[in-house]
Amino acid sequence: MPISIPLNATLQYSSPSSSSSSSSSSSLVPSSPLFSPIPSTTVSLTGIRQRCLRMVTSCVSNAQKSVLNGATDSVSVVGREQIRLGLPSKGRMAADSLDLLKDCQLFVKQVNPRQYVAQIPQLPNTEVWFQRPKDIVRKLLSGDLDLGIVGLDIVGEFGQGNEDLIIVHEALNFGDCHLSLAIPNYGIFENIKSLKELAQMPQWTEERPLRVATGFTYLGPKFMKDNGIKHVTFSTADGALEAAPAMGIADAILDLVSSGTTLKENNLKEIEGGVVLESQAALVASRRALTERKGALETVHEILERLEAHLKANGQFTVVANMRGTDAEEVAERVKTQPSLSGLQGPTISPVYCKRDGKVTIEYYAIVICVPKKALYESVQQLRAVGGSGVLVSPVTYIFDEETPRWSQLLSNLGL
Ligand SMILES: Nc1ncnc2c1ncn2[C@@H]1O[C@H](COP(=O)(O)OP(=O)(O)OP(=O)(O)O)[C@@H](O)[C@H]1O
Ligand SMILES: O=P(O)(O)OC[C@H]1O[C@H](OP(=O)(O)OP(=O)(O)O)[C@H](O)[C@@H]1O
Ligand SMILES: [Mg+2]
Repeated sequence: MPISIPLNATLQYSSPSSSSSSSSSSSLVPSSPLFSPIPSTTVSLTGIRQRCLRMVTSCVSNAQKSVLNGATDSVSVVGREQIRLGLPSKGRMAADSLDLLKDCQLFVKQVNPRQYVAQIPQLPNTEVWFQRPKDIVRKLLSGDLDLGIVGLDIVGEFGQGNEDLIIVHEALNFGDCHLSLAIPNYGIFENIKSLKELAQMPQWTEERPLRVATGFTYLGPKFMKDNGIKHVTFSTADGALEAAPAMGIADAILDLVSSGTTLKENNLKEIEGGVVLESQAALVASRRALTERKGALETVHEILERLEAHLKANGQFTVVANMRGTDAEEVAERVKTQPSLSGLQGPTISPVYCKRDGKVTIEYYAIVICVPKKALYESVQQLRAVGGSGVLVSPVTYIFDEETPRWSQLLSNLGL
């Protein structure tokens, strides 16, 4: 039975998804013969990131009526007491999710790895359910989970723009990868370097469209449609997609890339304009749960605060140094001449009380600053340049700000 793919009325799934890699047995066939070349774009890395974030957030903010939404429409927040947090049960994201929570002093107590429910003693009203990432998104939409940690790629692919999904924190600092179109670096593709050039190749016609192998059967067709590429079909497989072009099954693949090794080892290359989205782990919530389930908002606030405090501190060192000076203001003036020594709000400068000839004197001042890890050596050099000595460097564990911007964003997103 055909499954309609939301957001793209011109594409129809011609046969049910199968694990076979054959493009003829499982393909998304364009019904429109029109072809329009895509505009040329040169995108900076920051530009790509912003565009991808916009894409994911717009995916999540534009309500799309879909199979998934059908499930959500019938959802009501049932009267369970516990808040449910979905964590990846296995795979790349599983251990890192637990480690991140541990770093936030949230210790997930899982009796054994095959037990799919666990507790976090620090959050007594919350239970953890271990699920496959795609099922976390599905269960957020069906109301069976309230919060979850998954990749932005999975949010985009399985959330399909459902506005009940809210991204509470979009950058948990692990699971980095991007979803990208890749083509062979040989044969007719040897000189093709951009999506525009790929789209303009004379080979793609209604009868012989560009064949793309992908596991992203929602985002793939959407990306091609958004870029005006009409002569395209899709096939799907459960893994090892990079083999498809060499096997003659596909012309291109659309898959996740992190190190790029798998592409390289299979003689494939990425092209300019071919990045569908940038992904990393995110904290996601069900809007309905946050607005209707007792305690959910307070719980997400606590988790968010802990995450922000840890993630912010993660990039910083505390630097302490001694500096000779006549008074704290004079030392402050000297320190402020250096661009990397301003700290979070400004340097803390305090007197060092030395005992000399039986008398307590102040000849030195201690300066305490937070510096970004990346700027550590530069900061030490600047400290020395203004007379700093005995420089001590230690990691920062948490930085709790007055309030996190993401919390205000969340409240305004919820209309609160
Ligand atoms: N190189 C990578 N390849 C695939 N996923 C990556 C990569 N780097 C980070 N990720 C993240 O990890 C997630 C995939 O995790 P995992 O490997 O457990 O899932 P999977 O094997 O694709 O899932 P399933 O087995 O349910 O199909 C992706 O959704 C993405 O967010
Ligand atoms: O850029 P890289 O670091 O090489 O990683 C990318 C590869 O990793 C993932 O595959 P995975 O290992 O999950 O195997 P699979 O394709 O069989 O699912 C992804 O589907 C790519 O194939
Ligand atoms: Mg995999």
